[in-house]
Amino acid sequence: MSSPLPLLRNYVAGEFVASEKTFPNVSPIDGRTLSQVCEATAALVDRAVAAAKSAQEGPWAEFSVSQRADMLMRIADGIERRFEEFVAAEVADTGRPVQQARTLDIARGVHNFRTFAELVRQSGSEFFEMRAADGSDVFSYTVRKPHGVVAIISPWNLPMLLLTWKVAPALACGNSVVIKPSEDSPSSATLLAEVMHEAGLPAGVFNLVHGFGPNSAGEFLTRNPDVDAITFTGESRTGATIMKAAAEGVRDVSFELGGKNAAVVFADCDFDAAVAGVLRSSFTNSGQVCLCSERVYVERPIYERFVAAMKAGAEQLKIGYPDEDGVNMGSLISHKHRDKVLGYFELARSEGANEITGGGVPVFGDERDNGAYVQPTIWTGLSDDARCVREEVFGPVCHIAPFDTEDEVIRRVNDSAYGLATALWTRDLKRAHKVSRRFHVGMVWVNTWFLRDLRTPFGGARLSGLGREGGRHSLDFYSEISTICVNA
Ligand SMILES: NC(=O)c1ccc[n+]([C@@H]2O[C@H](COP(=O)([O-])OP(=O)(O)OC[C@H]3O[C@@H](n4cnc5c(N)ncnc54)[C@H](O)[C@@H]3O)[C@@H](O)[C@H]2O)c1
Ligand SMILES: N/C(=C\C=C\C=O)C(=O)O
Repeated sequence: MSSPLPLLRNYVAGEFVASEKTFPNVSPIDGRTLSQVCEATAALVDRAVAAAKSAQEGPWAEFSVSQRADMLMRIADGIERRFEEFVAAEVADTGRPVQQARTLDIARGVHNFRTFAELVRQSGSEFFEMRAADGSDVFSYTVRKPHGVVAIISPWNLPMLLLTWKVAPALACGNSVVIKPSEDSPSSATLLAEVMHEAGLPAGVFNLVHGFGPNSAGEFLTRNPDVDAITFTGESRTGATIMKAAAEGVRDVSFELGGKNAAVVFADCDFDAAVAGVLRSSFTNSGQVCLCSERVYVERPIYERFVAAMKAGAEQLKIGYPDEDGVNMGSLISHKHRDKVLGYFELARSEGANEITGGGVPVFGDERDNGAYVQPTIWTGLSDDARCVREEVFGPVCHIAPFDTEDEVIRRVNDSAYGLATALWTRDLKRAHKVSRRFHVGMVWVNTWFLRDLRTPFGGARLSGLGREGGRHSLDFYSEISTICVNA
């Protein structure tokens, strides 16, 4: 008799709450059911929002900025104490290499809380002096207050990193939160609720509801009129849907959405560094990072050499179990997502792509053949109008095209409905500064990729997002700022 599967519960008003209706959490490594997840009903979502709202009138409202910062440090310590449990949870849900979960996902979870603890502790406010017409002195200053209840809806690609990237500043600014993690990655969010409970966060300040989007916990949450602000990370079309829901009641929104990012490689680059960098930016997390490069433009003199080096690099990637020595690529998140990515592999062939490497599914000859693995794939030869060069695949794939001039490559990079990130490889830093500011994107990395200073604004242009988070931009989004003017 097999032991019952773990049950991942909701967390509402300081208690773990099961639901009658559950859904399976399926391993993308081998297709096994890992746990059953409690799907929150509309009534339970309403209870979570009500608990968050009343927590605004409770002990949490008495916390000073420094006490809130101390609480965030306790939460960071709590995650660190259970670090390996978080790693195991993230790896089980997503199939990613253990090493990545350790050094990126969970490490950033701890770092996010510590960063916003210090940012809020050091954050001052603004003060202005002026003289009125009657000669009296006028002092104006600002105060930051919480919005109240913040809904946080997060995706499955970097579950812990992206959830804590929002929870930390929201709590730092004194809000209560109701989080709705992706149905495809429920485990680390559930562990985070346990850490919040252990840290002694007052009941109702942090709430977790599991479920899906439309006609499930996600939609119930965004339509609840007592939600004061919504921060969402996910697909652009989902963002548009949520924006409509947020518009009823005119709530603040912050969106981190899709991308079709470019890497631009000039002939004067450090060639080996550029190859290693573009392999990282194309295949990290099996290409399931919103910042990944799915479009690569290479200056013509080094184009053939670069394609050959990328092919060799992609074919050296070790795809396998998360804990295998030297593994650098795991599965995709789900069979459903793998079918989407394989659909683009098929579409590329019909659009006339040269398939330099990959384009299919690795055969392991074991239980992993029941998982959601695909081969790292490189295309060339497609036109800029091809769907595979314009639409986000969100898998381990890139298209490499040659270019001849700066103006040409800038025009082609900007010819996109998205505007999230660009990675630029050149030794000529004068050119780097000049070219970087001409890309219509939220972020440009020069001779690196996904290197993050959390004090900087993060976000996208066009379909890639709305607003900026990071550093004081997060404190601004998660606060209601009042100006107080005193006629002395
Ligand atoms: N810009 C960024 O920083 C960033 C970061 C990570 C992922 N992304 C994007 O996210 C996408 C992949 O993530 P995904 O597949 O989880 O995205 P998704 O939009 O399908 O889902 C994201 C979250 O929204 C919820 N949701 C879906 N429909 C909803 C609705 N109508 N109302 C309320 N909630 C709803 C889902 O349950 C999930 O929790 C990619 O497009 C990627 O580019 C962007
Ligand atoms: N928001 C961040 C990363 C987003 C990654 C997208 O998949 C971050 O590094 O803070």
